Amino acid sequence: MAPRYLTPSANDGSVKVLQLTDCHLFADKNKDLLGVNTYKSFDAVLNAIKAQNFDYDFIAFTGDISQDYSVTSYEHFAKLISFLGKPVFFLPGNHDDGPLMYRIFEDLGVNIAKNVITPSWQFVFLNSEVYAVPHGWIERKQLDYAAFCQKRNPEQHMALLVHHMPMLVNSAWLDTQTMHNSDEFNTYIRRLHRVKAVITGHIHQEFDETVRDIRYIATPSTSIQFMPKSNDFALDNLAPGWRYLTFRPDGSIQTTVYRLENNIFIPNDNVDGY
Ligand SMILES: Nc1ncnc2c1ncn2[C@@H]1O[C@@H]2COP(=O)(O)O[C@H]2[C@H]1O
Repeated sequence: MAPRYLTPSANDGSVKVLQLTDCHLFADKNKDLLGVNTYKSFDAVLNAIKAQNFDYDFIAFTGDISQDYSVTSYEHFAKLISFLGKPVFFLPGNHDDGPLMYRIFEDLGVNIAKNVITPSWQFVFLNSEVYAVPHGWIERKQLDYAAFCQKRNPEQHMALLVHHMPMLVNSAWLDTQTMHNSDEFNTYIRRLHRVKAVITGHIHQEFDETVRDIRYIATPSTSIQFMPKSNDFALDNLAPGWRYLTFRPDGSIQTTVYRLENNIFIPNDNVDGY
């Protein structure tokens, strides 16, 4: 798949990215996930982002676009996100049908390139999906693809984007469904030397930790939120959110999470999963 070369708009060469994740759309716009209408919450997030009027070069969507694997859910996604008028790149999550997405998204205006290259940074979109199970696994060929991208453009800092967090987040139930071969992932990417960040979805909460000079970042879902550090499945009443990241030419990253104000997307009480 051809890479996508992109010239950032900032004068200082910084690359600005909007990260969105885990919108869990259904074919039926009226359906909800544990009490939250995911179509409406995603639409509300997109409207709030538009109202902020911040500058960014592209949108990175880190998986779980669909909750029902349907073509219609992907059509809803493409239509809704086109409202922002920016290039969109994605990777599949555990609730997605990866092959279907790569087949239909280009015609729907969503980029299927897995490598976005700018003069100072490059972004590699990796697939950790194991079809229809919650945990992740990174195939060796995905890692080799990251190495190939680095070889093709060895000067750029690298950010890897992948659905599953390759580290534990101190939440027993979620920690059973991380990337199951995260040791292999982390060992491999450390050897690449250029990787500065791993950006994920899946954990439906804000997360930002640095281990051995690599920053591991996750972002709230645009739908339901998981309670941080909970041993058992538990939802949080925090609002749907999104994240802006600025990747500076010196290799540093500045980032901020935002959430909807006056949240009306409150999940049901006492649910024990989905
Ligand atoms: N009670 C539960 N215990 C363990 N896993 C769950 C539970 N409820 C849902 N899940 C799965 O855990 C996943 C976490 O994030 P996802 O949005 O990928 O989708 C969720 C479900 O597939």
